[in-house]
Amino acid sequence: MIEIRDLTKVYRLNKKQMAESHTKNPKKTAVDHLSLTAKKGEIYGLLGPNGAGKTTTLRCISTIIRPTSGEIYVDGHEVQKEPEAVRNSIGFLTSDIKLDDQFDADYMFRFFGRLHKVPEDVLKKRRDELFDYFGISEFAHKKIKELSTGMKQKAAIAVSLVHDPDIVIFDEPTNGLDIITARNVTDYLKKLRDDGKLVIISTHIMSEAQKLCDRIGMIIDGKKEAEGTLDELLTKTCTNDLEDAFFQIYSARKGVM
Ligand SMILES: Nc1ncnc2c1ncn2[C@@H]1O[C@H](COP(=O)(O)OP(=O)(O)OP(=O)(O)O)[C@@H](O)[C@H]1O
Repeated sequence: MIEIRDLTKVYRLNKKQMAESHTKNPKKTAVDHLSLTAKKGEIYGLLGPNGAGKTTTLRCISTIIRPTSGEIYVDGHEVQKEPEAVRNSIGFLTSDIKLDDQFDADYMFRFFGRLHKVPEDVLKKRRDELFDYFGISEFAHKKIKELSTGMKQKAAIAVSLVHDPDIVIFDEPTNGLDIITARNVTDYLKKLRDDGKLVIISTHIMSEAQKLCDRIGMIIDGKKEAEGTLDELLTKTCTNDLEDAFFQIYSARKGVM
C-alpha cells in the first residue's frame, strides 16, 4: 500500500530556471498538499497536464528526491526514515533513470538483479520470463546505445522488475512506444495487478488512463482536484468520457474555457 499524507515539494530555482520560467520567485511549488492512498491489486493513475507534478510525486515516493513536507508510507515504511526498505519493495521506471549506454540489456538485468540480491537461479528464471514477454531476447546482447527508443524502454521495464517488486511505479510507461509495444506493456501492468501487486502510473493520455486504471487521481498545479473510478469521475462531472471529465475539472480549477 502507498499512503501519501499532505505531500508538498518546493523546488529551489536557479537563475537560469527563473529566467526560463519568466519569474522572479526562486521557489516553485510542484506538489501542493497532496494526499492519496493506493492499495495492492489496483492500478492507480496520476493523470494531469504537463508540469502538473506527477513525476515529482512519483520521484518522492521512490526516494529519488526528498519531500519538502508531508509523509509517504510504502508498505508501512516512511520514505525518509526507511528509504532502503522502500527501495526493496518498489520497481521504479522513469525517463530520467537511464540504462548505461555502454552495456547490453542482459548485463544490466543481471547487474541490477545482483544489486537487489536476487539468487542466481531466480534471476535466470526472471530473465527468461521478462525477456520472452517483452521480446528482448533478440537484442539482449546489443549495446543500449544501439537500441531504438522502444527497445530501450522495454529493457528499462524488465530491469525495473528484476526483483519482482510488490509495488510497481511507472512514470509514463508507454512514452515513445508504438501501439503494439504500448499494449504489450499495459497488458503486463494488468497482469501484475491481477497477481495482487500495486501498480501506480503517471500519464497524460486520457485513453490510457480510461482503459487501464482502476482509480484515477487528477492532478492540476500540484493539487489533487478529483479522484475516483472512471464511473465515479463520469458521474461526478455528468460526462461520458474521461477527456470531457478532465476538461470540466480543469476549467473549474482554472476558471477558463
Ligand atoms: N528539478 C527541478 N527543478 C526545478 N523545477 C522543477 C524540477 N523538476 C520539475 N520542476 C517543475 O515542477 C513542476 C512539476 O513538474 P513535474 O515534472 O513533476 O510535472 P509532470 O506532471 O510530471 O509533467 P509532465 O507530464 O510534463 O512530465 C513543473 O513546473 C516543473 O517545471
